[in-house]
Amino acid sequence: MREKIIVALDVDTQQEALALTTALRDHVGAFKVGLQLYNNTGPGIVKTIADAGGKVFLDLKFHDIPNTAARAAEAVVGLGAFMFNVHASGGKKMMADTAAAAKKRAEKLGIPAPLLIGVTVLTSMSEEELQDELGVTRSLPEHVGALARQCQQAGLDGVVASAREIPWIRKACGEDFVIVTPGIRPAWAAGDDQSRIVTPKDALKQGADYLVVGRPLTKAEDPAEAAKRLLAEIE
Ligand SMILES: O=C(O)c1cc(=O)[nH]c(=O)n1[C@@H]1O[C@H](COP(=O)(O)O)[C@@H](O)[C@H]1O
Repeated sequence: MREKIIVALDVDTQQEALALTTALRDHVGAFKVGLQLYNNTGPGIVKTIADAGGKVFLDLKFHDIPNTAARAAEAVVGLGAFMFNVHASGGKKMMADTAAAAKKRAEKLGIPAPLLIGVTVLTSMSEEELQDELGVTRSLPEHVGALARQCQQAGLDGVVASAREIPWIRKACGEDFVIVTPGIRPAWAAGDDQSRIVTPKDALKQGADYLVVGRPLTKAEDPAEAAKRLLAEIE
């Protein structure tokens, strides 16, 4: 089970990130480098975490015109992450061009291509916000299912969504499609700015492939103890 846990290293410095990697690497499967850590420390942080014994999901959520996203993806491939992501709302062409560029660059480098995952609807967003602010008229789970289908048609390996939407994603994309679920909150943790939260146990019951967990572990007084507590709930 622990292989399915990805810890979000949302901290400012390499020192803090390495301290968390060292404390948690025996309890979890991978670490997520996102916009906060990446922009504070630079691309070298991926190798630094990998050298410290952590597989890296590079979460930069590309959302741009197809050419820009594809060229950025080429640069990511050599960094050594096992997974990276784009926003599904960037459109099918952006996703397809990005996937193709990443695969081509990986072939050229003679390394396996990282998994490419599409962010559907951020887990911080409610159905009300999606409909009132973004003008989406279908229900949130239907929207996630439709975006997931587009990700699959564009050649992506999976999606990021709340575990609440897994049945819609499985219906649209089948079993052989990676589902990464942030917004994970054990009953004992605060919800923070997340909206569509799910407990680790329920996310796994729904069939999530990966659980992204940040603050419930990284802000805990003893992150390793918090990880053990979370694992005890799911193993
Ligand atoms: O792509 C992501 O990883 C992501 C997508 C999403 O819809 N929601 C979401 O929370 N995330 C990321 O998952 C992590 C969740 O962190 P916590 O809320 O602290 O557990 C953060 O690093 C977010 O950037």
